[in-house]
Amino acid sequence: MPPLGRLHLITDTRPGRDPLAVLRAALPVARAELVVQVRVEDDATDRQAYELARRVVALCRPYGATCLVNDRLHVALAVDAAGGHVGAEDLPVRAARRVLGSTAVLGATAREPVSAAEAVAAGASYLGVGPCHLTGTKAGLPAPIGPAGVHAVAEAVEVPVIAIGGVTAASVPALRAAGAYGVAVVGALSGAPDPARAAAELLGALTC
Ligand SMILES: Cc1ncc(COP(=O)(O)OP(=O)(O)O)c(N)n1
Ligand SMILES: Cc1ncsc1CCOP(=O)(O)O
Ligand SMILES: [Mg+2]
Repeated sequence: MPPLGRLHLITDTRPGRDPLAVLRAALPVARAELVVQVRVEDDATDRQAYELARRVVALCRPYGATCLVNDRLHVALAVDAAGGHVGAEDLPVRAARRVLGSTAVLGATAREPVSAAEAVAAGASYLGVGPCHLTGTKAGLPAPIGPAGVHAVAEAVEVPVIAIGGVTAASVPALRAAGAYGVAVVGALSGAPDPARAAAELLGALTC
């Protein structure tokens, strides 16, 4: 299996956003370093999630980019995505691994070392760790853990740690120094006036 990409773009399907336009801008810049996580609003139908994921898989393929599906693992299987991402309200990691199979990419959300190690023991191949910083993108999140929280998790596991929550190119150096392998973003790309340029800045900070 190729190494996990370092720049994770989570689709923004809020009203007025155009996740496929953002993806088309980021793909030629980040190529195989791009992991696209298809994440739809909770009230989206499975059919809507499937149609978006199907398009994302097709767009990613020529660039060697990776497509994952958030929460809805049956959609991941249906579109032949590389894997999925689960958190506390989704299938348990061990069950998700059974659904996706032994070779799939499987991400799990973690905030602290104990649950992080449990998720890895249960079959997670990477961890999404955060929220690192304040974000307006998702409501109801606990307090940010900052680079120190990322460091605590990164010390406890041997899988890639992907920092999430309020991440910008400016915050990447501190997160990398804390042990993050990569970052996952919504707003830093979806809300950027020039998503291609924003992708280049994030990638530059991740790979320098
Ligand atoms: C890379 C990454 N990390 C964390 C999350 C959050 O997942 P979860 O806690 O299940 O919350 P939702 O995204 O499902 O609302 C993520 N999606 N990706
Ligand atoms: C889905 C999710 N889980 C924790 S923070 C977050 C949203 C991250 O969005 P942004 O990069 O805009 O802060
Ligand atoms: Mg989830």
